[in-house]
Amino acid sequence: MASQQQLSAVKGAKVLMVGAGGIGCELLKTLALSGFQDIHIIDMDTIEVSNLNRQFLFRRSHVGLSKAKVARDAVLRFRPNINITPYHANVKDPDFNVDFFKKFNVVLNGLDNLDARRHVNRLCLAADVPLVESGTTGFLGQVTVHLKGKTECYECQPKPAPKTYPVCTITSTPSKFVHCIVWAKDLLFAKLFGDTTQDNDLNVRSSDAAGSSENSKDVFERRKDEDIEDYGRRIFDHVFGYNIEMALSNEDTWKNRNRPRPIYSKDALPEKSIKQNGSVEKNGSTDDPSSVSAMASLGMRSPQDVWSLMENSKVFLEALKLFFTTREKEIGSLSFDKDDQLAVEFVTAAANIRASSFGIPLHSLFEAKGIAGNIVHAVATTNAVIAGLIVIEAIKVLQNDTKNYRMTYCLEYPTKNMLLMPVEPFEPNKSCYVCSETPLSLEINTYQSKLRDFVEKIVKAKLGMHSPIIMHGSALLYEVGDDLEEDMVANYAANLEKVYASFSFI
Ligand SMILES: Nc1ncnc2c1ncn2[C@@H]1O[C@H](COP(=O)(O)OP(=O)(O)OP(=O)(O)O)[C@@H](O)[C@H]1O
Ligand SMILES: [Zn+2]
Repeated sequence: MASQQQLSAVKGAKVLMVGAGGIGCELLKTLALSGFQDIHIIDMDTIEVSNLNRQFLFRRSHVGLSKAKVARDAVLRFRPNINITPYHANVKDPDFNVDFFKKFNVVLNGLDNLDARRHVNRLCLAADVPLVESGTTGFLGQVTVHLKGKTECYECQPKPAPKTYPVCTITSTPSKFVHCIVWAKDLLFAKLFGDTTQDNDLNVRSSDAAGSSENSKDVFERRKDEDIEDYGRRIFDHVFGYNIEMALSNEDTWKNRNRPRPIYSKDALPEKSIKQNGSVEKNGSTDDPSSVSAMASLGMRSPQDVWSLMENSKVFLEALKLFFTTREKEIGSLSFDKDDQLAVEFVTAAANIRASSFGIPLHSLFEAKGIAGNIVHAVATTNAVIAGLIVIEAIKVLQNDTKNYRMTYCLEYPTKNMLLMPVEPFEPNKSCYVCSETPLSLEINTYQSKLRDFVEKIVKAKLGMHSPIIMHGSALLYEVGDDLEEDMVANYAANLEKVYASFSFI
């Protein structure tokens, strides 16, 4: 039972929820049922079919609509007298600035990515508004409370970086299926269908191969009037045949490893089989490009089947062809999306052909999709438990009950008969570069590093700062903003290209 004091704290509170997905839906319901009356929700997404199994405020008829708005309408149906303000927008939009955050008594996160969480953490610190942060992965979950100066901020402890692999493991010496998936998704898929101006480790090999017979044009580019079948086979032979031969020529690499086997399309597939059996035309007339599927046009049904090398090769060529024939407009701007069937088919097939080359066991499309999308299946119950814990902490925050703040971990197996483990929050980390004023030191080669490297790789990528101002003493070297004078913009652009040593003050 809530005390009078708690009820009045809840009633008078203005809260901001960021994210109206798995946790967010549960949270909005629990807030409304706990007596909260002024709730603002930011979510940038629209509802997808795959959300419906757990984001229970949404129905099939809502697919394509704003999550924030539909969530609001759904809750108003059973709590018509409360105020819910939805924003269908990215929390990183400049409209949600420090002044915006200052309006709230507490901010509650139901996000699914580090970048947005870091952003909200920083705004809460700047606005001095308490933050209740949360996350779930399958059966695991946690809720933490962040109050400037009192408890650690979201960034006080370095977060384990998402698993990455050494580049050479991916480009030359894969030993696990996941290495082949990363290669297929981040290198090959990106190279063929993504932004080709981006540097990509496949470049290295593409230029030396092109050198011999062609002018130095990118091997991966489809030539003018090149038949799509020929193009597909050329790419196949290049990445699974030629590139492997090149790798084999470096004997040292293979001293203590199994040598991979080059695979050429003529070995994996009967010559021109696809053309002869004519199966490829079936997909041609579809109106909805997103429903195009290589499996469908090849008559393959089960995503659970592990395909043979020949089947993978067929799917590879068919998927590549379908991208060019039905989704040509997207080529050059695609990025891998686990919900894009054709992309998953292509990546599965490419990863399997590469796995076959390296003697790694092949996997089904279903398994490959899980690995490629980094999917841990969401558990609705965990989200509901976490949402309840967020509200409990929010109420403590509103009552200024600092002593009783807890970080709570939801465990997969009971420990000391408990599934929920409460821990007292930690003090702020004195050397946190986000919430304390500790200087950081960085050593760079001032003759090689450009200001651009520092801004892009360190300040933006590593420290996650979006609009930095870079000064040296009182000299302003770089800043970002909409209201800068033209000559300043030109000046900063020029500075970015300079190496440190060439700045006159050094
Ligand atoms: N920068 C952001 N601004 C606003 N909303 C965001 C931002 N980043 C993530 N979100 C929202 O946070 C929510 C997270 O919800 P959830 O973890 O359930 O993910 P999902 O995208 O709904 O589902 P899944 O990724 O599991 O398919 C999403 O609705 C997403 O739109
Ligand atoms: Zn901190």
